[in-house]
Amino acid sequence: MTQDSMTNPDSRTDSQSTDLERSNQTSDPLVDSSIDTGQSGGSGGETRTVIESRDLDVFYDETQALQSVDIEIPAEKVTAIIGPSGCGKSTFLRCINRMNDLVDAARIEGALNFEGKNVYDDDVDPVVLRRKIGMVFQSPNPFPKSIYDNVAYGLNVQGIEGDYDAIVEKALRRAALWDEVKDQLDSSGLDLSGGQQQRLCIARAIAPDPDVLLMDEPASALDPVATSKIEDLIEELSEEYTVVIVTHNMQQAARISDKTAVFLTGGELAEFDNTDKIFENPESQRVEDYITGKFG
Ligand SMILES: Nc1ncnc2c1ncn2[C@@H]1O[C@H](COP(=O)(O)OP(=O)(O)OP(=O)(O)O)[C@@H](O)[C@H]1O
Repeated sequence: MTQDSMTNPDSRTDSQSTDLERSNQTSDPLVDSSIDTGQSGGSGGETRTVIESRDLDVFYDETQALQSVDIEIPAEKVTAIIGPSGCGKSTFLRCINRMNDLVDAARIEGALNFEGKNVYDDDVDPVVLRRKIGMVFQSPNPFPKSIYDNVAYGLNVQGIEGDYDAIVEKALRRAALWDEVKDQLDSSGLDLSGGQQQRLCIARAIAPDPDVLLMDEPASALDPVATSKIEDLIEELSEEYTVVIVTHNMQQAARISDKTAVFLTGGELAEFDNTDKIFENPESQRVEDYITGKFG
């Protein structure tokens, strides 16, 4: 179950947007620096954990969506989250950048650490957090604005200063869209194809230069050619960003991810391992049954 209309920042109301902007203006620079390590890469080729959950439980009122989830997500890799419908994949993704804050019924217990800092600590500003942890949603959702303004939007909201022309070009290049749109930056983002729109949304997410990209089924609304481009792009992006992707498509998870987390019904993390291991020789029978299509 997804709630894009409820939790997608791009579909938020003016009053929500204003709140976020106000929050940004009053954010404590100490809190800002507390989650800014100034580095997104590991050292010496070692795998560095960038996101870690400890005993994470999530409830929507009385319904438990995640149960005691312990996970360590490595930097600059692609981690796929798979599992049957309703097992809590989107819920987990939305805990990472506190998108669940926007859901009144949601209650979180346990720890969700980003760069060693619990993102649910009182002194963490969600706006600062979301600058470091960007998000791309299931349906391409450009604003009814120009291609240029779509990419520059996050910079404005976050109060980021700099050479916007250069930042927009860099983001569009990183999103593998520049060559296709460089002569029509003033055209509406809505005039692009679905696949181009999704790459535009990826450009918008990376323009503020986050460390992590969360992707909630980013290719599920696209045709096979556009999907293939997005998959290639995700692999390229993982050289620079930590990518966490929710997908229903097991072949896609197998193709593009380094690590795979399998959630099962009830919000339990059944297995988390290298993707090859999960698909070739999973530890648990339940995971094997899910992978081989016996349920799901
Ligand atoms: N805003 C909400 N209010 C109440 N219950 C919710 C809300 N969002 C999710 N849930 C419930 O939490 C559980 C996990 O939902 P979630 O969307 O995280 O699962 P999912 O694995 O991403 O599902 P799908 O693959 O179908 O998108 C489900 O039982 C769902 O009904």
